[in-house]
Amino acid sequence: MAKSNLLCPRSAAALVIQRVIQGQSLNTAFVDISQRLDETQRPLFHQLTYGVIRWFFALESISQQLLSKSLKTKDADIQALLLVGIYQLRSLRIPDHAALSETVNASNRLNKQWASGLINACLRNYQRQQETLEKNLTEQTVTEYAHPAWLIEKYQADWPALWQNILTANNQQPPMMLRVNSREYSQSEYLELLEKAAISATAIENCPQGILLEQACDVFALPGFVEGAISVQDGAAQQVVDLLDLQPNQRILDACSAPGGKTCHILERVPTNELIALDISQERLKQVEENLSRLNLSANCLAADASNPQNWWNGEQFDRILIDAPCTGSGVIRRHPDIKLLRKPHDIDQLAQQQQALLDNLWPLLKPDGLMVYTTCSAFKQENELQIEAFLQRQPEAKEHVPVRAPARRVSFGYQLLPGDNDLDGFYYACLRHR
Ligand SMILES: C[S@@+](CC[C@H](N)C(=O)[O-])C[C@H]1O[C@@H](n2cnc3c(N)ncnc32)[C@H](O)[C@@H]1O
Repeated sequence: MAKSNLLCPRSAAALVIQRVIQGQSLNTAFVDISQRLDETQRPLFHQLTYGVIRWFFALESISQQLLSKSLKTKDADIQALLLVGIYQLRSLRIPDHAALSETVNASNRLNKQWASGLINACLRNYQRQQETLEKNLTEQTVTEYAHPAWLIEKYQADWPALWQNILTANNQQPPMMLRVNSREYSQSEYLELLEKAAISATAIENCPQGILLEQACDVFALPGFVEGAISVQDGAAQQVVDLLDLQPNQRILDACSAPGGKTCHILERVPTNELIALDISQERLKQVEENLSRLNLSANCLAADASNPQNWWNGEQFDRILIDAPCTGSGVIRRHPDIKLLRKPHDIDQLAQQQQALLDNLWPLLKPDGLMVYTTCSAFKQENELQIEAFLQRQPEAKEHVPVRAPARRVSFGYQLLPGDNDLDGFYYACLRHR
């Protein structure tokens, strides 16, 4: 890209934030806009975009108090840039004068020189009134915890004693966790490799292949990443493979497999097993294929709707079925803060219907005595324990199976990790045995 077309981290962040407000996913917007940025500036760009989206509901409220009248829709980029400025003054260690002047200059990169005075005045007003503005935030739960009202109400209804912990955990920066490829290294061997590379890390409790990095880093800086020594995966997701009780010579269905984190983990454990990796999205299935190839594993990858087996199933039943279902993601908001802006209340019912269809229509594909594991990265009971309770009522041949080690707190049906538990992602697990 020609140097003149390059953005600065603050103008780039404003463009990403504007797109997320308009409904695009943070990841898609981030990848797209980062092409217009010099590589050295990407860490700050990342910090600004994720930070502003994480604290959007607080920053937006502050900005409304600073602006005498709302900006026009065509100036949504300037509105976003103002949030970038306030976020730096509130939360980052950048000296105030630098944060201020760089943010003001960023309006030029957006070709809106007229806005530099406005940004300058608002940010200086923020500095002057910081104490009052911050105090105002604590008067409403939406601004204090930076979550939309409907989401807060949902957590409150499901977890009346824990919702504040959940909201606080949702606003933390997520740690980077790795899964060591057990075919290449043990957990302790890989920890030694990291130590030699001067990368601080520790083992994750109850995760035989899990490693927690003290600081996030570029995957390519990690020893053996390209050769398949490790994958990036939260410890909560790593617990799924044990629940499947894998044995040699099994036929396994991973019904919602993309991008392939659990598919690859299953095959790392028993590479000779026959595994069908299904996903409804052809595009996302490419990521499964890439991951398999990097880890030198193979599976039968199929783009299909798992809840419609007549279109893809050959009639041969499975020993193990994993349904890592599409869900609200209400357990992984710390990793995907845009969920707070993009999810809508009616999504929950729609997702619950898809989950029910997956459970009901895949159950007949399980062999007698076979095991089905149902997981989500949600913290909502409707997608989790209530979903499984209703399924067990509809399906008398299914019974809950008790795993050797409980992966999380026991709930009425299955097991629930809530955001912040052991510093892991929020996750739900249920094991169902065919009687
Ligand atoms: C939570 S993600 C799966 C993550 C994956 N198991 C992993 O560990 O990397 C859910 C996936 O389900 C897929 N999906 C949604 N509905 C589906 C359906 N009816 N059939 C198959 N895949 C579906 C989505 O495309 C998405 O990739």
